[in-house]
Amino acid sequence: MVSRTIPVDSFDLVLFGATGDLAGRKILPSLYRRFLAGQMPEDARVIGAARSEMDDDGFRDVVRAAIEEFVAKPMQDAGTIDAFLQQCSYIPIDAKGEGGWKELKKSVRDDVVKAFYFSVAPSIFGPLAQQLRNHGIACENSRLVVEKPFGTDLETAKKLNADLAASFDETQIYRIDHFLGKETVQNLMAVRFANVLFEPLWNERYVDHVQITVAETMGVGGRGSYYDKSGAMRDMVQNHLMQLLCLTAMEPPNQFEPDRLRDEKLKVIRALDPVPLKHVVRGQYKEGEHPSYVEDAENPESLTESFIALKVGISNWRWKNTPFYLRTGKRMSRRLSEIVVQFKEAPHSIFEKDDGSTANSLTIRLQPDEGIDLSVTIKEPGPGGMRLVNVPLDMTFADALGSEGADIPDAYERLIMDVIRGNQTLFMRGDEVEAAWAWTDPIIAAWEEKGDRPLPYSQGSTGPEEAQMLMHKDGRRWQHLEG
Ligand SMILES: NC(=O)C1=CN([C@@H]2O[C@H](COP(=O)(O)OP(=O)(O)OC[C@H]3O[C@@H](n4cnc5c(N)ncnc54)[C@H](OP(=O)(O)O)[C@@H]3O)[C@@H](O)[C@H]2O)C=CC1
Ligand SMILES: O=C1O[C@H](COP(=O)(O)O)[C@@H](O)[C@H](O)[C@H]1O
Repeated sequence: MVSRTIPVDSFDLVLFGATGDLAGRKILPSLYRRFLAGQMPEDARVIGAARSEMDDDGFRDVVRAAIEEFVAKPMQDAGTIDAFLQQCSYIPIDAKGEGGWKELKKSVRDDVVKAFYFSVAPSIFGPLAQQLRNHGIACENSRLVVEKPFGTDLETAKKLNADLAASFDETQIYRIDHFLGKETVQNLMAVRFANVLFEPLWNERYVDHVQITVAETMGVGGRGSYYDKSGAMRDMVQNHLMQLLCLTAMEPPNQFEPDRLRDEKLKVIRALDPVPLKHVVRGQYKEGEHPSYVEDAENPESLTESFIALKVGISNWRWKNTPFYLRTGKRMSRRLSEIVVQFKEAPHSIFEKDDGSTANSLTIRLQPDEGIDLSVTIKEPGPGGMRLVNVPLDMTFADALGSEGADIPDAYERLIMDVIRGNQTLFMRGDEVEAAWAWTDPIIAAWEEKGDRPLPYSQGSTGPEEAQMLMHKDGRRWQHLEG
């Protein structure tokens, strides 16, 4: 069940796009779960907004349906749901129209935290921000939450930043990357910076390479029209995998403070080497148990990748000779998100060569089974001589921390509460997003110029064989997904 938590300050959260898919699947259920956990004050309010005409009760039906579908059954307490719904209301508003703004201005209070969540298409971020400013609804202590994708390239990201900057200060803007809200991602920082054990080894002298895998079993069916214009590079690498890479590679900030942390991430992104096409493998899932990618995307000519693997270099003192291998894909063999820091072999072995490997690795598992796993080399028990084996020192949070470790809030729960608390640490800054696009754009431009076709791969596999070759050529291999 949900552990009790100290309530945040009272707030009015205006959710634009309240009738949409993301609001129903993630945002409203997360707010309910925080309410259940006692973190949402009794006078806090959720004000839904979208073009659809409905009254408060109509919206409460929408919220109830979302809770019933997307919140685990044991958390669905009838009395608690009713109490939560009493804190929800609705105003029909078209971002580009005039109706509804006066009602909204009357509804939001000036003496509590005001947060405006844009769970809408990015093309209406600018108009919405302007309306809030023009109608005097947003003020200096208001916060603005924007969803991904934050642009589709550097130019569009700059335009979005400029549109928002015309009405809001950077300190008011919370750009969501929900991977940053995942428990293990924050634990990565704790492991690195709260233990003396790892940091001295966390560099090219001791780390052979880093591999980051985000594999999903689902396809793009249902989101095909969005995804086909995006592909794995824009949908996952430019944002989520980039953030994982940054947190793994960055220098220790001198304080755990939003801008100190984001400054360090930005330095990493700016130090990323351009990636030649020979270090990129793109794939597209074939027909199999489910429809093929081109069927899901409803585009028989599609050249969009549903899988990508890249070898990435970082030009700084810490990582000069340590490659980072990234891969992500849909319809893979299993759902697995992890970072593996693969250390080098001991510099000199006193054991026979065929006694086994002595290289340690640290695996940071985001999902499933959130936890951290350090593989260490020991002697195989028994009288058979000095045979070495790698064994895991497994810190699965659910095992190590009992119910506290098993009761991990969804990333959106944490991130929304951080918005209310005014903590930008786990949100991307505008310059960070632009730097990420500045690195991504030339890679995409290179394959588009060449007319590169993604390689077909079987559903339920680990992606195209060439992704294995990317590692094998360097005498390395991907871990864990391969079984
Ligand atoms: N769905 C997902 O899994 C994810 C979505 N995102 C992002 O979140 C955002 C929302 O996505 P999603 O919920 O899937 O989209 P949907 O298309 O399901 O919902 C869009 C919402 O915006 C409202 N809307 C559309 N036009 C206007 C307008 N002119 N004025 C006011 N409201 C409007 C719609 O309601 P109405 O038609 O009644 O106006 C609806 O509530 C997008 O930026 C998306 O990229 C990010 C990560 C994952
Ligand atoms: O942002 C996105 O993330 C999801 C994966 O998120 P997860 O929390 O379920 O791991 C991905 O499926 C989607 O394509 C992408 O837009």
